[in-house]
Amino acid sequence: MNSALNLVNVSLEYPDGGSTLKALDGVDMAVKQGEFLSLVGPSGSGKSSLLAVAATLINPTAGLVVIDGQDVSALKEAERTELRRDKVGIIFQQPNLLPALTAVEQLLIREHLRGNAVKEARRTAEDLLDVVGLTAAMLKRPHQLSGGQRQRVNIARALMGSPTVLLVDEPTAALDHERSESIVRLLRRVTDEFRTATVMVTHDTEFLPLTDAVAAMRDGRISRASVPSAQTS
Ligand SMILES: Nc1ncnc2c1ncn2[C@@H]1O[C@H](COP(=O)(O)OP(=O)(O)OP(=O)(O)O)[C@@H](O)[C@H]1O
Repeated sequence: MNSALNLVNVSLEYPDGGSTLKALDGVDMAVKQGEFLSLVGPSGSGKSSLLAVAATLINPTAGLVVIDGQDVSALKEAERTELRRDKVGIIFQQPNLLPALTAVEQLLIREHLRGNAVKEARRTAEDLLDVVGLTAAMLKRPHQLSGGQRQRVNIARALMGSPTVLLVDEPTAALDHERSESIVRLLRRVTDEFRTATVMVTHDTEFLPLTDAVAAMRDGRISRASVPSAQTS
């Protein structure tokens, strides 16, 4: 297993009245460093469940989740939290930025909470905001940023811990076409630059050619499909 993220025969069941609902049904998925995988499928097919399991936020009912060679199921709760913090970057649809903080401060919350020295981290944060094209907006607060800029802060924040795995849930859902495309192009670039294993849930099929591979979900099962046309990064 030389993939950064490996799901092996993963199933996830939710209680559903007297019976159970199988949100994931024997899912196998492997994503290498520097690979950008898009995950598509109809509503209710299991995409968010898969991201939550890959993010170690939910334990699968069966199967293995392996991140950077570590079998997550073998870890205690505290170790799993640590692994998530060190190896997994999560980008949700809504940036969830704190209204009172500037862009650069959004990236430093964790350091503040952990009582770490912020000076070094601040340099990293500024570099990352530069990578996502927000050099001029570092001291702005969320209400002074556009939706696309807020999503860029969200992406930079997810990269703060140098994650191995980057999990992205519909990053363009709240954006217009032009901004959506630039966000997916940015995710392509950071995947290349930071060598993350990136999984992006998306409904925007037109951006699939910017990714390396497409996985399609249906009724909790997954299949790899080919990318619609040549890669254009
Ligand atoms: N916490 C939960 N408890 C019970 N059932 C759940 C829970 N979360 C999801 N489900 C069910 O699991 C199945 C998969 O849901 P999931 O949210 O993973 O799908 P999805 O593909 O992400 O859908 P969407 O595109 O609408 O976000 C659905 O049938 C859903 O109703």
